[in-house]
Amino acid sequence: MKAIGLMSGTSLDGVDVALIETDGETIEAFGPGNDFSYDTVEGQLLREALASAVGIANRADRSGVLTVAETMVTQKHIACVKAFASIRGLNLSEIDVIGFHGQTVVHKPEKGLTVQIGDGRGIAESLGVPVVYDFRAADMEEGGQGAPFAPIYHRALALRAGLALPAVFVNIGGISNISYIPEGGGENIVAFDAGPGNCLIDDWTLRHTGKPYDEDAKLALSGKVNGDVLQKLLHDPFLTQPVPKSLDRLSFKLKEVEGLSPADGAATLTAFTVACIAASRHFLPERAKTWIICGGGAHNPYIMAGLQRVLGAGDPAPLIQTADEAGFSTNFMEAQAFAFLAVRRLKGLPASFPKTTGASGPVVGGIIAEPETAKS
Ligand SMILES: Nc1ncnc2c1ncn2[C@@H]1O[C@H](COP(=O)(O)OP(=O)(O)OP(=O)(O)O)[C@@H](O)[C@H]1O
Ligand SMILES: CC(=O)N[C@H]1[C@@H]2OC[C@@H](O2)[C@@H](O)[C@@H]1O[C@H](C)C(=O)O
Repeated sequence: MKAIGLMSGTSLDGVDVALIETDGETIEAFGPGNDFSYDTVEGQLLREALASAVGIANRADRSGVLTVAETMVTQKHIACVKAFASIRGLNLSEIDVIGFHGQTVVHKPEKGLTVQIGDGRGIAESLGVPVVYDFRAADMEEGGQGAPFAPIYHRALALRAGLALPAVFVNIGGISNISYIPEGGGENIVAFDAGPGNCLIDDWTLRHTGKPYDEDAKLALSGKVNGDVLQKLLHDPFLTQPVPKSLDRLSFKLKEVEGLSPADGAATLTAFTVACIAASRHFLPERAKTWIICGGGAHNPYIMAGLQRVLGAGDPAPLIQTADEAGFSTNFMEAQAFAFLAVRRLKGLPASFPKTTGASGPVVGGIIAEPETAKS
């Protein structure tokens, strides 16, 4: 099947659109990908939506700016798919399904609450293509964390490429998440969120420079890590909590770095991101032979150098590559994952498993919206 995946992640930077061909178990072909940034007004609305969602207890609650933000997210995704089809010369009638993640505005697994805003049914009607959406809720109903969901796709990538196993995929978006693919490539994948990825670095950089992120780690590379502050950050109880586990965009705060210079704060927060990924090794059954790094953090030279240093030790040294270097996609892997998951949903195949989210059994997640009339 030809499937489009749409991801609007915790970095709040934009919508990733990617096409793959898949039967939901193996990947037949990788298609193109494009990213479409949120403009300043849209980005600010999403930040306000996160603030509006902090106190909600019910997933249908659209308090504060949530209704306006949801309409913006829906319209933005429709426009992104149309632009993608136009840029790539695709006719949407060729597309079998769209996997629409939506924008997470609140994620509280301890309360069984996860909310991704965006109208999947409206997108299906507008584009004339079946849409699978609201992937995470069913997993939570089965006692799972509702995240991460990319691991079953990471496994398909590892098997397709014949990676030396065990292999670990690290997605460094707003939050970092880990997928461990065991030797033999069975379904016994171990997965969890590792800690903040870029979210704290982005918040700090925005506050001190007005820019949305620390491009090429220029600010961090001009500063020094404050060891005491880093130790305090590493005492966060999340880091020793057993797996599977998952995070909200607002789980970690800048409190510990307040008072540092902009450069030292950026260096310390970037070192913290690296240290959280390094600490995640304690939860893995065996030492990995391969590490694949994806998501925007793979473009951060400070993070990549740190990961090479801490993960690359030992004899034989593991192979540490960005997803692009491994022949995958650093920027579009998560959007591809939701295309893959949409096809799995159509086929009744599970998206999450007891060891990836803590659900009581494999869970088939996502709601299918069929358009009333297919458009050409
Ligand atoms: N050249 C670069 N230098 C430093 N950081 C970068 C660079 N390019 C991207 N990033 C970081 O990557 C982030 C975007 O990452 P990505 O698109 O993977 O996030 P996301 O999909 O929103 O997150 P998630 O996987 O948590 O849902 C940016 O906010 C920025 O912090
Ligand atoms: C609730 C939610 O949106 N979680 C995201 C977030 O962003 C990264 C990390 O936290 C991961 O758990 C998840 O996204 C990826 C794509 C996933 O589900 O695999």
